[in-house]
Formats: sequence, C-alpha cells, structure tokens
Amino acid sequence: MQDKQPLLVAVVAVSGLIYLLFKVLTATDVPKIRGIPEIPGALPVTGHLLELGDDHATVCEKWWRKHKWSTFQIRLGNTRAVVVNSFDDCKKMLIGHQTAVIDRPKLYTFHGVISSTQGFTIGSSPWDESCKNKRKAAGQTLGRPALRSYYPMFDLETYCIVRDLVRDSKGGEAYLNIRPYFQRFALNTTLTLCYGIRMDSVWDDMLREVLEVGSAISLLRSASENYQDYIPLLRYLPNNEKNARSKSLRSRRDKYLNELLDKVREMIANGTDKPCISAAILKDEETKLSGVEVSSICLSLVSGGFETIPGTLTSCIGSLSTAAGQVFQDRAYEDIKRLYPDTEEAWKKCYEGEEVPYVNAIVKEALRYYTVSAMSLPRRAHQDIRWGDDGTVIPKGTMILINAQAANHSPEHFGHDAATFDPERWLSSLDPATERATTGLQHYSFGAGSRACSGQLIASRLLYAALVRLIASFKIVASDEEPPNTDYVDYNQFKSALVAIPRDFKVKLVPRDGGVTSECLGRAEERTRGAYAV
Ligand code: HEM
Repeated sequence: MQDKQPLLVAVVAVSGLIYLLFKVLTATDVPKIRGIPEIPGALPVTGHLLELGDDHATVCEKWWRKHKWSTFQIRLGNTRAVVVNSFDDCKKMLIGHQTAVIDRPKLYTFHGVISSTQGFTIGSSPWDESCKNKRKAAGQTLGRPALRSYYPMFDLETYCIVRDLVRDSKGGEAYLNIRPYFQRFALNTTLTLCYGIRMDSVWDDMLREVLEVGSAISLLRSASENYQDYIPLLRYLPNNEKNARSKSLRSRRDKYLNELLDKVREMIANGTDKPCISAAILKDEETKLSGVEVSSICLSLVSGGFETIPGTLTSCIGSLSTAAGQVFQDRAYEDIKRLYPDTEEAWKKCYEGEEVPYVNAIVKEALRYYTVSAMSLPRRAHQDIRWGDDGTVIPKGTMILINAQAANHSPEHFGHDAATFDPERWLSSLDPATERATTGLQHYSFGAGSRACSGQLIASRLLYAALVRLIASFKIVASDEEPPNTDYVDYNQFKSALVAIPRDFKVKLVPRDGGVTSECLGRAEERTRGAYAV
C-alpha cells in the first residue's frame, strides 16, 4: 500500500496539471454565460474559430437552424461572444437593449496597430466622450437637414455614372463591369463631404490607392483573418507578417490622408476651398474637435461608404439584369414615367426625394437581400443585459455579434420566399404602385438602435438617385458569358472581409432613348460645371 502512495500522488499531480492546462487553454475574457446555450465542439485555444471558417454569418445561420437556438454563445479563441440570429432576437438586442449594447470591442490588430495614427473610426470606437462627439458631428453632416446642401453633388456624381457608361457601353454593344463606376461614385461623395475634393476618372491613381488600401484594411478587422486578435500567443511569433502588413497599410493610408488635408490647406490659402468638414475645422469654425477626431470622422465617412454602396448597387444591378429582373426594371421604368411628366424631370427630382415607390422597393430589397455587412459591426455589452425572464444575464464586457444576413433572410419574418430577390415584397399587393406601409425596422443592413449606421439617409438617397437615372437611361441586360451570381451568400467573393465584394460580372446597357439621355446629360453638365475641385 505504501509503495503505491508516490504513484497516487503523481497521478493526482498530473491530473491536476492537465486540468489546470485545460482551464488555461479554454479560458475566456468573460466566463461561460448561464442560460445561453453554447455551440458544442469548441477546441482548446481556438474555440470555434476553425469551425467558423471564412464565412461566419452562414455558419452561424446553419448552427441556428441545426440547434434551433436563435441566440447562442461561442468562443473566438479567448473571447466569448453571444451571436444573435433571428429578426426578432436582433430587434430585442439592438432596440430593446440599445443602451446596454452601445459599446464596440477593441481588437488588437485594428485598434492597436492600424489605428494608432489617425484614431479609431466611429464604427470601431468604444463608447466614450470622444465617440459621442464624433457621432454627433457625423450626425450633423449626414442628417436630413444637411442633405439639401448636397444636391449639387448628388447631381454631379450620378451624372458622371451615366456619362461614362454611355461613353463606354458603345450604344449598348459592349459588355461592362459596372463596379468601378460605382466605386468612384461612393468615394467621390464622401471625399467631397470631408475634403471638398473629387476625382473625375474612374481609374485615377489616388482613387485606386484609397480603394485598395481601404479594402485591405477592412480585411484586418475580420475575425477569420486575424486570429492574433483572439489567440494572443500568435502576436509574439517572430516576423509577424500581419503586423508588418498592418504597418505598411497604415503608412500608405497616412500618406493619402495627409495629401488630401494638404490640398484643403492649399485651397484655403487660394480662397478656392469648398464647404466641407476639414475646411471648417482647419479654419476653426466653432469646433470642439481635436485634430485626431477630425481625421477619424473623415476616415469614418470615407470607409463607411466606399465598399457598402458599390457592393449594394453592383449586386442590385446584377439581379435586375437577369431574365427575372427585366420585369422589375420595366415596372420601375413605368413607375418613374407615372410620377414624372418626362425623363428630364425624373433626372432633376431623383436627388431631392425618394418618390418613386417601385424604385424605393428595389433599394430596400437590394439592401435586405445582399446584406453587404453580413455580421454587421461587432458590439460590446456596456452594462449587464437581462436576457429573458429566467434571470439570464449577459455580463458587461461580452462581445455581441449580430448576424444581419440571417435576420434579413428569416422566413419567420419575411415568409417562405425570404431567399428570393423580390422588390415587390415591399409593395402593396392590391396596388403595385403603392409602397406597403412598413413601420419600424425593415431590415438589418444598416444595423439598428444606438450605434446604427450614421450614413443610412445619404446611402439610401445615393442608391435611389443612381437607380432612377440608370433605369431611365438603359435597359440593363446580363452577359451570357459572364453572368452575375445572384445567390445571397455566394455573390460575395471575399467572405472573410467585413463588407462583401461582389464577384465580377458584365452587363450591357441598351439605351432606352439615346436622344433624351444626351439632353439630360447636357443639362446636368451645365448645372454641375465647376461645382467641385477635381
Ligand atoms: C449601403 C450603404 C451602407 C451600409 C449597408 C452600411 C452599413 C452599416 C452597418 C451595418 C453599420 C453598423 C451598425 C450597427 O452596429 O448597428 C454601420 C455603421 C456606420 N456607418 Fe454605415 N453603411 C452604409 C453606408 C454608409 C455611409 C455612406 C456612411 C458615411 C458617409 C456610413 C457611415 C457609418 C458610420 C459612421 C457608422 C458607425 C456608427 C457607430 O458606430 O456609431 N455608412 N454602417
């Protein structure tokens, strides 16, 4: 018996060590939450990261269906996250608990390395006094009263899309990739708001640099691309390639942001500056914002729109260009003609208000169906969240992930055809020219509640104005050789990125009435000539 004692001690010690090691390797920032089911199969160290793969939204949607839990918890390495999937649970979380979910998490790569020079964008700022000020300033720039002052810009940028498509589509003979035209559209809009500067060529060097660096930086915010955010050990690996890449992108971004600000300074000195956020600040017009806060606001607006708008508009055109989409185009065209006496009037009115019900329906459906930010932007519990009547509490500090893609395709909310692109779901079934009365939340593509998208008004107006002019000018037809992918998951070529990038496809743009379009272009050219610095 005595001989066995050292063996017993050794067994107990080893078991203790194994248990301790297991505890260390499965430890999370927030302990397991009682009352919220956890998806089985989490591994030590990585948790669910490997199983989540590149496409977190689709995997979480499958878990929801498989386990029949709309809200569940997972482990991203050392970080515990609560994932919310159904339309109703997302509403409960984002609206019902909006004060509690006002915060955003800090991530090692994005916050620690990338954002160290220009500050955090609004969408990545934790909730504090500075974030409050930045959100307020952005709200003023992007709010309804401000929209009117942007009419000349909406006119100019939508004019440029049609002008260049008329030139490049060769009377409807050539097949084109339309995304670059929409990228310039979105980027010029926000560059004008921030710096009073725009670029006329779709292939302008600086424009392409801003887009390339912006897209690469957006990849550095995604969980599937940045294991080091959740597995701290990886940060200390020699020759950390992620950090080196982040630093190089940071300096490329600093370079163009400084160049843009220098241009504004030069324009102020010459008296040629346009009203914009940075000129107002540089001239110190009643601002309480610091230099870093101004950079951060400009960065937020530029990065908020440059991929979301082209992603939505491009994939929307993809759906409209298919055989089924021809019907939607024709009905939208009829509705435009019903509302306005002629095409010229439609061109002039499209940036002043969203009046054509059928086009509004297309905008809403494009936003819903192609949820370009599938997992929205992560939130963090700012205070304890009482979830349910059984005493379940999601503790302060927990990461909250909103599966907007799953919520936007919930058959429980949108019906059995939730996975079909159908703008008419937003119209009254009795009178197709009338929008169905929808109160409150329509979809989650702009998020919801206390940290909802600050740019949603301007984004909807931009999508609407561009669609009115495109549909009034062309019949858009998909290429047989390079057709669009219209699957709501698979249309996206980079599933790990924060914002979807649609797969390339081509369309031809058959003029509806070349003479009328060229008259509309001529008038728009006169109205907008010299409006902004190029
Ligand atoms: C189709 C276009 C757009 C889509 C789909 C979109 C989507 C989103 C989403 C999902 C969020 C996170 C919301 C949440 O957490 O509940 C967000 C935040 C934000 N968006 Fe947009 N966005 C679009 C256009 C824009 C534009 C054009 C701007 C600016 C000019 C903009 C500026 C912002 C800002 C500043 C935030 C951060 C809000 C905060 O954290 O307080 N967005 N957007």
